Formats: sequence, structure tokens, C-alpha cells
Amino acid sequence: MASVRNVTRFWEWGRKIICVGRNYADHAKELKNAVPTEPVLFLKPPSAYVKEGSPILVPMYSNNLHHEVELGVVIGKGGTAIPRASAMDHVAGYALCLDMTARDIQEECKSKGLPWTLAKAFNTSCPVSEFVPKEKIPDPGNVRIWLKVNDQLRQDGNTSQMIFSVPYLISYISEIITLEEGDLILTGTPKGVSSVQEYDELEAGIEDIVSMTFKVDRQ
Ligand SMILES: O=C([O-])CC(=O)C(=O)O
Ligand SMILES: [Mg+2]
Repeated sequence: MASVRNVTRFWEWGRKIICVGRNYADHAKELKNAVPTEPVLFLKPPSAYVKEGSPILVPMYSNNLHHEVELGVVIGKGGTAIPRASAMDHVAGYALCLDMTARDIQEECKSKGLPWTLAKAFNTSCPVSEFVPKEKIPDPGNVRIWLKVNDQLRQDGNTSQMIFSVPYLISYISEIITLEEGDLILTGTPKGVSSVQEYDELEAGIEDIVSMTFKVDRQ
């Protein structure tokens, strides 16, 4: 019998991971980047997914792996050029996500004008929580997201600080890249990004709605 795919296991679908960068002014400033007037987009491949129970691996070529805690939006209904007014009808739910970033490599890419693939798209660069049904987050524009490293709070932001809202992002992205069921949008990180090392333990959450824990290991 053909298996019925369930979007609550979106990480198994092999669909796109579309990431928004510099969507919080305080994070853009901490990395000395200009606050954008249009969303900054990049992609991760589905091979970047990692679930609790498996470690986050530091790529062999990096000595400065950073955590970025982000609200993830799981697409439930695809579309192209989705109007902002109906954008939320395309959301199935949410996930807590980490946009793991080889910051040293990203800086090198930036200075050479090269794409960020090596810095952002490596295996295990997208740890994700369990699926969070849409009803559990009535307003994705007002939830607290936080991250601790070895029990120390490093990031503590609220999605109300986003420059571009979830409906705006869905509409903007879908003009350029058709969204499909099972796609994931990472909506950017608030300030407080910092290095992680082998053996560190990362714990992150969306308020007390969902939390997750990951260990860091060397490749
Ligand atoms: O690497 C960066 O700082 C851009 C980014 O992903 C973010 O702001 O979430
Ligand atoms: Mg990010």
C-alpha cells in the first residue's frame, strides 16, 4: 500500500529549506551588517536536517560554528505569488530550528563575494524540533524564542522584533520560489549568536510550547 506522507514529519519529505537572514535589526547590527530593506534569502538542502538524538557536527573546515535560534514555518499548502492576506492559510504549523553557521567561512565568503553554501548548508546545519501544530502559536509575530549553551542563556528574543512578518515572507518568497507542502521557512535569528564547541549542549525553545536539546560533536 502506498504510504501516506504526513507533514508533521516534514523533515522526511526532502523539500526545500528557505532561510531568511538579517530579519532582526539587533542581530544585523551585532554582525555589523546593514539592516535590510528587502528580505535576504538563502537555501539549505534537506540533507541539513538533524533531529534530537543525533549530534550537530562541526564541519572539518570550520573553527567557529555559531548557533542561530529561529522560528521555522512549515508549509501545508503550496503556491506561487501567494497574497499576503491569505498567506497564513498556507501554514501547517511551526518548528523550532537552528541555523547552524560556520561564521569564519561565512566571513571569508562575504569578503570574497562568494555564496554562503559552505557556511550554511553542510550536513546537520539545520537541527529541528518536533512539529508544532498551527493552533499552538496563534500569533507567530509574538512568541519568545530562546537558546542556552551548557545551561547559560545566550539568545532570548521575541518574533515581534522581526523586520518582515511571517505573512510578508510567505508572499515575498512565493513570488520567487514556488512553495510546496513540506517546505520549511527559517525566519531569521535575534541577537546573541555565539560559538559552540565539541561536547557543548544546546537547549532551545519556543516559550514553553516546545523545546529541544542537541549535543555538538566533531565531524
Ligand atoms: O548569518 C546571518 O547572520 C544571517 C542569518 O542567517 C540570520 O540573520 O538569521
Ligand atoms: Mg539565520
